[in-house]
Amino acid sequence: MNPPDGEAGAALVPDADAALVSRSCEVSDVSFGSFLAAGDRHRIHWAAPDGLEVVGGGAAARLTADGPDRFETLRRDAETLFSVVDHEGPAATRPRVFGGLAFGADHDAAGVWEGFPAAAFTLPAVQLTRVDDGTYLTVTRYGPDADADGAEEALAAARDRLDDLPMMRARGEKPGVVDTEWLVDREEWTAQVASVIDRIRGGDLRKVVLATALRVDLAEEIDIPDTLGRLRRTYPECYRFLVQPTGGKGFFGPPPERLVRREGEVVETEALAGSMPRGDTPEADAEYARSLLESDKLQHEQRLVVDTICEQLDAFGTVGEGQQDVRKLTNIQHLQTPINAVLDGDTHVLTLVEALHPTPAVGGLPLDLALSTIRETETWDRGWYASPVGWFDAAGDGEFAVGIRSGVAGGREATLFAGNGIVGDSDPADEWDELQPKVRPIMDELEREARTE
Ligand SMILES: C=C(O[C@@H]1C=C(C(=O)O)C=C[C@H]1O)C(=O)O
Repeated sequence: MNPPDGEAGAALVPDADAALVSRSCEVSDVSFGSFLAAGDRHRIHWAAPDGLEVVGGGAAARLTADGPDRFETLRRDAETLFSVVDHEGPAATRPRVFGGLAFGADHDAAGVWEGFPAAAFTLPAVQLTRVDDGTYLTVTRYGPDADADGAEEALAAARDRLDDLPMMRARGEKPGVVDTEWLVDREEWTAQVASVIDRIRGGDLRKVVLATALRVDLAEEIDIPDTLGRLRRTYPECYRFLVQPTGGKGFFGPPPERLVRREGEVVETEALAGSMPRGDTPEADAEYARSLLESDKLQHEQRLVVDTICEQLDAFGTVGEGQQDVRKLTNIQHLQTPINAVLDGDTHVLTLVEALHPTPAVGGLPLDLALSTIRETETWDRGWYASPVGWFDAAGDGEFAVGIRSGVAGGREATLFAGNGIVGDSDPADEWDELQPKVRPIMDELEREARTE
């Protein structure tokens, strides 16, 4: 499905002499899974609970950055990329770049994260967009020679290729799990949690989110588009994303948590922290929800996140805190508080991401001390786990989820991630139990047999 990268005259990196030309047409509803499965490089998938769904293949252009200035580099290169835009099509198909960043700026693109820079966004060469009023095919050309004729020809060719794709993609079998291994197992992780609790009780540290990873050996190769298709059914209330820069591993998952969304002057975010299982009966479920709301420890965790997000947004406009509620997902429930802001000025969504990431829901407080504790304690590489994933456009609007409930997978290997907020009155054994549901969304799509425990 994908045209080769860097087709005649195309510039993959932003270039002051280049133009961005994109053309869209409406298509009858096609299988997004088939489209993704036919691509081999720069595959992206983005689905937001409010209905926007995009799949992309190939890169018309890419923005990458690393080091402490990665946000600055991205904003500068985005300005170059979007300086000349010739787009014809509905607003939903306007040029957007999709991707994200590693958790930390000192990211090492090695091991399972090979091919994942510290920040990478792709302007898809070919894209399908599904919104309430229809499904659209978009082709984008970027480079000194990009022009309307070329884009229109490419659109016609992409439309022909789309006709050859199966309308429905038969659901494959789950790949099956041969073996699993926690990179930091129960004993070691609870010891890490105990030492973090000691640090919190003894000093200035207030909260640290400690994570671990589950390495999974699969019986068959994973089919990520198929897995995402299943997650659409099991976690319809969540985002779904895939970032797959090369033909190698893909980072994907169904995160429930919005980092930030900016549309014009309106900013929406949330604090999501504090977890309880779902109950087997409505009564048991309501009991868990009540204990979420009434737990001093979980309310403390939640309050730290709310206050920090509000303080951080305060610099950009007028901030409002919504009513706290319980967010029920298929296998877990969380305390959630919506937070919104009206911007004073034209603040790019990347600037908001830079200010908010990592929130105390995935980092901790105070941030510097929490990050150094994470670095000293976690013996494995977070890579892109718990990082911002999403999109932004020429206007600086965009939406980002927090890359949790996620995994990085390819071939017969997957690594899934899960973390928990630790505060002074956390209990290490309880925290380990609370961690388990966080790998289940993806794990349930890998295992063939229903669990017996
Ligand atoms: C860190 C994760 O989740 C975060 C931590 C939570 C908690 O500590 O209760 C709840 C929701 C998320 O903000 C994860 O899923 O890996």
